[in-house]
Amino acid sequence: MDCIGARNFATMAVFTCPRFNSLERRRIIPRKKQPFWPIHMKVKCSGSDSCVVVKEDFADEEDYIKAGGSELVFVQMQQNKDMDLQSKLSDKLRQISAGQTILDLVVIGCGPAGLALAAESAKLGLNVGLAGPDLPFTNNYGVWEDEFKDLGLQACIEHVWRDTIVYLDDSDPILIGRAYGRVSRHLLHEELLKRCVEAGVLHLNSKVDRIVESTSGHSLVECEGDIVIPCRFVTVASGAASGKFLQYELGGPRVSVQTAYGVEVEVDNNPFDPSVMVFMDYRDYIRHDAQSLEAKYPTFLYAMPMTKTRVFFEETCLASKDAMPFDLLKKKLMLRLNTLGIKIKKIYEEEWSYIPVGGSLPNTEQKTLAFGAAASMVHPATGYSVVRSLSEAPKCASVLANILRQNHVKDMLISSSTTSISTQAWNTLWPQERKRQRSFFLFGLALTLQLDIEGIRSFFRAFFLVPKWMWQGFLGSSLSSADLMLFAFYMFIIAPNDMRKGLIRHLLSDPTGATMIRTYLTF
Ligand SMILES: CC(C)=CCC/C(C)=C/C=C/C(C)=C/C=C/C(C)=C/C=C/C=C(C)/C=C/C=C(C)/C=C/C=C(\C)CCC=C(C)C
Repeated sequence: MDCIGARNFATMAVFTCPRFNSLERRRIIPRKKQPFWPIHMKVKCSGSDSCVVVKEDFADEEDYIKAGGSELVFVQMQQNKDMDLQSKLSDKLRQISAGQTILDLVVIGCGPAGLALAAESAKLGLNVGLAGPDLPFTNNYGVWEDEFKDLGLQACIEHVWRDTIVYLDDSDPILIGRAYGRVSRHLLHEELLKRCVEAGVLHLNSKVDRIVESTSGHSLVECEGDIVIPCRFVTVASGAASGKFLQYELGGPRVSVQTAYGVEVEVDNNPFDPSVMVFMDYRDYIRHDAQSLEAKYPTFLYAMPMTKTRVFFEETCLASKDAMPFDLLKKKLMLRLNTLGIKIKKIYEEEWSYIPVGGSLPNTEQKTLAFGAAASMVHPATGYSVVRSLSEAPKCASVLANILRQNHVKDMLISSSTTSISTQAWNTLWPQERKRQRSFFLFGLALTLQLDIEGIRSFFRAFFLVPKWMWQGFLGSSLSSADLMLFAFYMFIIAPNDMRKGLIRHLLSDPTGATMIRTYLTF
């Protein structure tokens, strides 16, 4: 192998990333010649959690960049690792850099879905690279406490409410009898990073431009700055806006949008009990003044009272065909708080949330795989996704690991076999059973889109009256397609007459009804 690195440079590059206590190495890549370039380095560890990498024997880095080479910042994630693990990782990195081994999997995207999938895949022994800018998580995630506990992530919940409440109108509120938690986005980020570090995931802190296929059957992930990463398999987990890397099925339902505007504030006169989380509050707040607004965009209040005086309020539009303008959401929230007599004394933070829901599935014939929101894993009828991505990561990783092991003719994959690898992976991610469930959720989404505020109230009254395991399963995407049919019949039986008529009309006239029936009949 042509060892350009050894003959050219004498430079030393030491970068430590304080946030992850990780280590960054600079490398120069001659793009045309060899994406993974041999690196000559010494690793000096001055304790279990800090390391220094020194590149030696190199001549002129600047000249090399001018001559068409570029700069790669490769992060070997590292947090309080023991020396043994450290040296194993360094060996692995050295082999990859020397072109003696190729990455099995590159995951694009450093959000919860990407980090979880990368960590789980590396745990199973795959050589995993994670590509994408590493940014802090920005969303405030809310979760059912039991679901997050089951994922072993209870320590990332910063606040738990022993119960959850739904207000539909001024009559009796519905106490749900399920604890709800607010996830600390910082703790979740740290925990997922830790899992990546312990599993030996390598991180490339660079924006990905495109994915191309090499003639040898490998995928080439082209990143900003002329960096190219060859790998056996690529999975895109960079959120709903991953369209440039993926193709989606044509002719699917239109994407709708869930929008929300939230503020965490210090207040006077908070009427909400700090031990109960307000999941949905659809009560009237401006009475007759804004009928037209309510008719066009029914919204609800989602409130997390942290203490008697500190509360996170979020005005949420569950779904609309066109995104509800944020200034309108903000205006509605302020009017609502005003009507409730709540006085804001201080604003800690504001949040604008825009979540595409529904839409088409990715085209499962494509070679590149997707995960998380990029793979349409957002629940179409609720907008929730983080628990599903985190809970499906181990399964998806184990499928990838099995498939790659079975097809393991390392570095000699031919295009056809890689295509069949991705077909197998796609079939696991979106088997017909999952497609049936999704068709039901899309039918439900289309149904809620056309309800006015009164329709929404009686719809959710019926929804929370079905047996607990059913509505919990519906929200957590854990009901089978047969269970979903049972749930539909249950709702039908509970529903008042006018809602029953509406359900049947929707089933017979809305295109999502026909699609659902067709999908249910496909085996
Ligand atoms: C930041 C972030 C991440 C976020 C923020 C935002 C927020 C705050 C959000 C929130 C959300 C929420 C709360 C949500 C919730 C949701 C829900 C609850 C939902 C639900 C839904 C439901 C549904 C859709 C249902 C459906 C049902 C159906 C479809 C039924 C049907 C039935 C039928 C058809 C009948 C049949 C019968 C015969 C034929 C006889």
